[in-house]
Amino acid sequence: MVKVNVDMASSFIRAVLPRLACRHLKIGNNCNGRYLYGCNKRWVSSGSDLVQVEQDDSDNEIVVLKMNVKPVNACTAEFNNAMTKLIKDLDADEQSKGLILTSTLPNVFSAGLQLTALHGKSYDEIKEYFSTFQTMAHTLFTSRLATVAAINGHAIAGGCVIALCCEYRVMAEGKFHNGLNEVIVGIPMPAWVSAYTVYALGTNTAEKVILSGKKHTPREALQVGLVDQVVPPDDLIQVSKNILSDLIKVGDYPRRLSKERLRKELLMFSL
Ligand SMILES: CCCCCCCCCCC/C=C/C(=O)SCCNC(=O)CCNC(=O)[C@H](O)C(C)(C)COP(=O)(O)OP(=O)(O)OC[C@H]1O[C@@H](n2cnc3c(N)ncnc32)[C@H](O)[C@@H]1OP(=O)(O)O
Repeated sequence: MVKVNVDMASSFIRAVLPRLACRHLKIGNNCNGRYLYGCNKRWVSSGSDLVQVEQDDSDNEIVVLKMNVKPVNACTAEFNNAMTKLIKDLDADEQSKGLILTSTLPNVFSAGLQLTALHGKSYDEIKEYFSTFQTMAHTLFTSRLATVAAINGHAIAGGCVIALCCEYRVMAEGKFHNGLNEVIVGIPMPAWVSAYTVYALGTNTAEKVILSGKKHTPREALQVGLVDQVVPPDDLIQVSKNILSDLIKVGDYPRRLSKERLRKELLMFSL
C-alpha cells in the first residue's frame, strides 16, 4: 500500500496549489457557464449539458461520447459528474458493448483539470472537486464496456489521464500535444494516476513520462506508449470504430470478467 502524508497533502492543497495553478495559466477566476446538450438515447441522462452522446449503430452496441466543455474541455466538477453518470448508465445497459470517447472541439481533446476551479476555494471545496475527477476516471477505467479514446487534439494532464483510462488510444496527426505535465504545473502526481500510467506504459517509461512532465507530439506519444496508433484526422473516428468492433467481437462475459480482474487491483491507490 502507498503511504500518504495527509498533513503535507492538505497544506499543499490549501496553500500552494491554487496559486501555482493560476500562475501556470496566467488567469484569474473565470469559470465558464453551461453548454449544449445532445442526447439521443432514452436511457442516458447525465442531468447536465456537457457531453454529447451519439449512437453509432442500429444495434445500440457502440456509443460515441463527445466532451463538449468549451473552450478546452477543462474537467469541471459538473462535467466529471455528468461523465460518471453517463458511463454508469451505459454500464447498466446490457445492449451497450463499446464506447468511443472524443471531443466536439477541433483541436483539443481535453486540457485536464479546470485549473480555475482551484482559485480562491477552501480546502474542502478543492478536495471535493478532485474527488469528482477521480471518481470519473475510476468509473471509466473499470467500465465493463470496451473503450477507445479518439484523441482529436491536445490531451494534457487530466486529459491524458482520461485517455489512459481507455483500453485503446488513437491520436490524430497534427500540431497537438499529449502528456502528463502535472509536475510542471506544480501538482505532485497522485498515486492512482501513476498506477494507471504504469499499467498502460510500464514502470520505466511511466516514470520518465511523469517525472519529465513532457508534452509529446503524436509521434512521440506513440513511441512512449501514451497512444497505440496515430492516424490522419479524417480517419480518426472510423479507425476507432474498427478497433472497437474488433474488441467487442470477443465474448462479452469472459472479456468483462478479465478486464475487471486486470484492473480492479489498481483501485486501492488514492492520493
Ligand atoms: C498533494 C495533493 C495534490 C492532489 C492533487 C490530486 C488531483 C488529481 C490530479 C489528476 C491529474 C490531473 C491534473 C491536471 O489536469 S492539471 C491541468 C493541467 N492542464 C494544463 O496544463 C493545460 C493548460 N492548457 C493548455 O495547455 C492549452 O490551453 C491547450 C493546449 C489545452 C489549448 O491551447 P489553445 O491555444 O487552443 O487555448 P488557450 O491556451 O488559448 O486556452 C483557451 C482558454 O482556456 C483556458 N484554459 C486552458 N486550459 C485550462 C484549464 N486546464 N483549466 C481552465 N481553463 C483553461 C485558457 O486560460 C484560455 O482562457 P481565456 O480565453 O479566458 O484566456
